Amino acid sequence: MAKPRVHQLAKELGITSKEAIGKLQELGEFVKGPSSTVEPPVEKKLRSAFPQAAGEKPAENQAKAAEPKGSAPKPSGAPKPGVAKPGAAAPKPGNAPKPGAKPTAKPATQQAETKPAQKASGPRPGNNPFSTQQGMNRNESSAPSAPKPGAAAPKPGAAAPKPSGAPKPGAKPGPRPGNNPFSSQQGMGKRNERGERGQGGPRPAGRNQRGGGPRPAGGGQGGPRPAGGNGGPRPAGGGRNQRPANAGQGGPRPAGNNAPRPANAGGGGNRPSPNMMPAKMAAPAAGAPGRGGNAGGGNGPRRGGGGGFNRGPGRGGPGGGRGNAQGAFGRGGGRRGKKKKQNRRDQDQIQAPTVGGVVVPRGDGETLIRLRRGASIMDFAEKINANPASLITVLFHLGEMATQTQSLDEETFELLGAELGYKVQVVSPEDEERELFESFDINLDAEAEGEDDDVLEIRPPVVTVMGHVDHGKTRLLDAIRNTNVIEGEAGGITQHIGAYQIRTEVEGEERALTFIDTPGHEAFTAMRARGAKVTDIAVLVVAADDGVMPQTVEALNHAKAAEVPIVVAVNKIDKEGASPDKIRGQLTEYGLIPEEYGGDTMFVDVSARQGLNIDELLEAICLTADGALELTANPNKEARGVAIEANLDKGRGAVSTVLVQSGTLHIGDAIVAGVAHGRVRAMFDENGNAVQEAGPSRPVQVLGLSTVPRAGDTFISTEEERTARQIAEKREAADRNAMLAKRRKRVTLESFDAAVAEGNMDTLNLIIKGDVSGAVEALEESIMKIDAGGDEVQVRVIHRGVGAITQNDVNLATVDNAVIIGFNVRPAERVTELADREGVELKFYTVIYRALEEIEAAVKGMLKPEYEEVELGSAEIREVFRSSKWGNIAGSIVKSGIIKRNSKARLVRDGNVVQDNLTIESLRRFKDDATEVREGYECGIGLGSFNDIKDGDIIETWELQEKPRV
Ligand SMILES: Nc1nc2c(ncn2[C@@H]2O[C@H](COP(=O)(O)OP(=O)(O)OP(=O)(O)O)[C@@H](O)[C@H]2O)c(=O)[nH]1
Repeated sequence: MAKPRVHQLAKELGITSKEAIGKLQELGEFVKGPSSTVEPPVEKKLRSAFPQAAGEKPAENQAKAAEPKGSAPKPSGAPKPGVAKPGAAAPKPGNAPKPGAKPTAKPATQQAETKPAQKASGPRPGNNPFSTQQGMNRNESSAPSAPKPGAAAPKPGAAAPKPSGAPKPGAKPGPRPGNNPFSSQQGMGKRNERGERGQGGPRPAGRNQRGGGPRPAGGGQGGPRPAGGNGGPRPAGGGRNQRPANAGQGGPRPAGNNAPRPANAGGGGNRPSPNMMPAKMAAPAAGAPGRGGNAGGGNGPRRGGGGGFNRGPGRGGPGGGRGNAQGAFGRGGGRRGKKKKQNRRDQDQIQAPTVGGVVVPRGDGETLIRLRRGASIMDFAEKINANPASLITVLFHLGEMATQTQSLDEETFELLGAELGYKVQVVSPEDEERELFESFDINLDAEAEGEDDDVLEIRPPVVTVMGHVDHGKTRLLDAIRNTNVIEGEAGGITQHIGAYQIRTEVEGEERALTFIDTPGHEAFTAMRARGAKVTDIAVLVVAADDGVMPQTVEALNHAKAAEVPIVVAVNKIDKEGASPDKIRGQLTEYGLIPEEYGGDTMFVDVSARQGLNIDELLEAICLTADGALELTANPNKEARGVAIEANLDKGRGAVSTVLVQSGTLHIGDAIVAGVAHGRVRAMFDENGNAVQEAGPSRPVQVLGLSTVPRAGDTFISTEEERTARQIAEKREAADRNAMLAKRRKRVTLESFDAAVAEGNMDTLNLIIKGDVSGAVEALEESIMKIDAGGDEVQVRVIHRGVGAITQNDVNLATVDNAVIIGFNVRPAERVTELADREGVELKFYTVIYRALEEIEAAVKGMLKPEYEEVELGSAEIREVFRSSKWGNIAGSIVKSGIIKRNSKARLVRDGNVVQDNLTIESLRRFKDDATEVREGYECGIGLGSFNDIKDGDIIETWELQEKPRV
């Protein structure tokens, strides 16, 4: 289901995006910008905050209907509290305010009063029909005394019960606490302790009285308190009572109490213990004056009786509540000494409740949690020392389903982290690698930094040959190798091992050069995609009789993107019609200016077939390396490098070619390459000769690894074989998880401005593919003219070409985080799939100005997605099941399409829409939860708090989908 975006919601609600963002921030939800998507619970929260929106009307009515008779009159001017998602309100324990909410500064104002109420009834917890069971039941049984929270909250004066009206001391704590099945632990724990310490003492009494009186909801006090001194947030009733059993016992309770209670109860319970609670979390509490007041009032008296029971409450009452308990009575109450529970409470002190009512240790909003790509809930739980099951519950309330071991994408972790007060950082493969090594006390960066000229020695350049098909790459590589063999490499039989090293004489000095024997930029970029930087210099082969072709340009762009210097080999000069000068001219257009024309690119005319000018080419490579690069490495340490290729040999096991980049590899060394590990049993060079050791830039074939590494996997040798094995095992586990993880979405035209705003990006990389070169050029030219309105943002076309979008384009986009623009072209086979998997955005246009418009808008941060409503399916209600737990469930049969959980729905009766803007909040097939049910199948549908359903009604579902642009 497409999640709504902020601007879209704002439109629906008749407000500006800015207002919506502001409101969300007030509500403790952080959104990046108008085009950010919001999760269903957040959406509800926003809707609740703007009750005037059409979609909320029915709910409002409902709220009114449910209002308890005894409740005080509503403050006239105040926003209607009940409107705040009333359905979810009173009965559900879920009413508890979200802990993550920001503290509301203004305590006594209506605004403040209202907000908490809304929060309290926030959709999230309530969303889950399954978590609320007890709470629900309870409420039902004590229905009359359970007014809507929303209604209660805003009423200041009326709400706060006077001490006199307080419940009898002996009376059991009302249903209130019980309302919140989750509240008990924390609330109770703390409160009790404090109570015993007498902290609450002095304050309460006075407070309560005051609170009960004219003050705004007594909450006045509770409300404003940020982190809630003593548990401001906590409902008086607090903890224990959460148990359903208590629910019905509210009888004796003073009316005052009752009125506001329900919401409070839940809310309070859920709230974190004051000490631990970050200010942010306290907010809701504080903000909930109405509730607080009430609770407080109620507590005052109550604790008297229930002392022990509610010890907690004393403190917990948001305003008055706190004082009462211990304050008035001077002690915590009777039920002490339950050591076990006490211990548990102690334990709970370090935790705070959260959405969904589970207890999870929380961060302070800044606490950084780093996770590897592909991490699961288990990993997250391990990092924050939480119970994975609790995290699943939280996630569920945020609208996401996951199992403990399922890998989650970055977005989901961020959502979860934001909810719990953590900043989640999903680390890149390079960071990951670094961290992995660090966990074994290996720090390659520090190692490299610590090497100065004393230990560094010149190493040979590593060269990759690239170029268009049939321009002679393979032939040239052969020619180069043969040059060397001819010069007498021990007469060995040259074999292909993925890379080879040759020696040549440059300016009277013997120099070694290493060539990667897999020509083409595909392998080059595939390795780069794994984070391997193998190539120092690229040789671009262009056939002099053919000229610059699409893959020439592609290769050139790939090399440029990797910032690798290029030497051009103009090949086939022996052929008739060869025109090396033409090639020079052509490549000038792509920024490769020959030295003889005043540029800095060396061009060498060669004939691979005839072996012409090969030495000159080798010399040019060496000179370019000398001029542009400082190629040094420390040979006197354990080897580090990259796996170039590998295969499984029947007789010899895993045979891998590795390129040593620094250090020296010896026979017998323990090494790990990707997920392969072992000891080097034997090593061979490209001529099949056994070698004892291999230094920097030396490719060797290695025997002895447990399995085959992939091309581009880094390898290191370790002191102990055990370390190598453990590193391999960790990588394997991470790989497994990463495979399962949803791929991270890379940059898109729409997300670019957000990425810029976050400081993550300042350049929009584009790859342009078009049907004719004229169009591509025109588009590129116009793109380059886009005025981004400042220096901070720029557009860079990293590759352009004619023809279909290929896998190579996607690979390049993956590495350089680019968006691919297709002009009158479509992707080649399986390319869309690859792009999807890699999160690369493909945009297609048929009109140039449209493409320009969008790119410009992206750069200027103005591109807004357009959405349309798309029908998903419809179901006919065959039977209505009334469930005390979950409200009415529509036993239905899917008539068309598909019914998806969490999708939007409308109820149609006799052809008229009875209610729009509903959500499929629960969906079941028999007894099992289902995420979707298809045509022809029966299912049970729960529409959340909306219960007005009848046999024969039709439930139509829809979702908003982004409109493709043309
Ligand atoms: N006349 C002439 N022909 C050459 C020369 N170099 C390569 N060829 C021929 O061009 C054809 C393609 O050469 P390859 O080396 O296979 O080209 P490639 O770029 O490796 O081709 P792919 O592997 O398909 O990408 C072969 O028939 C070669 O014999 C040369 O210098 N002169």
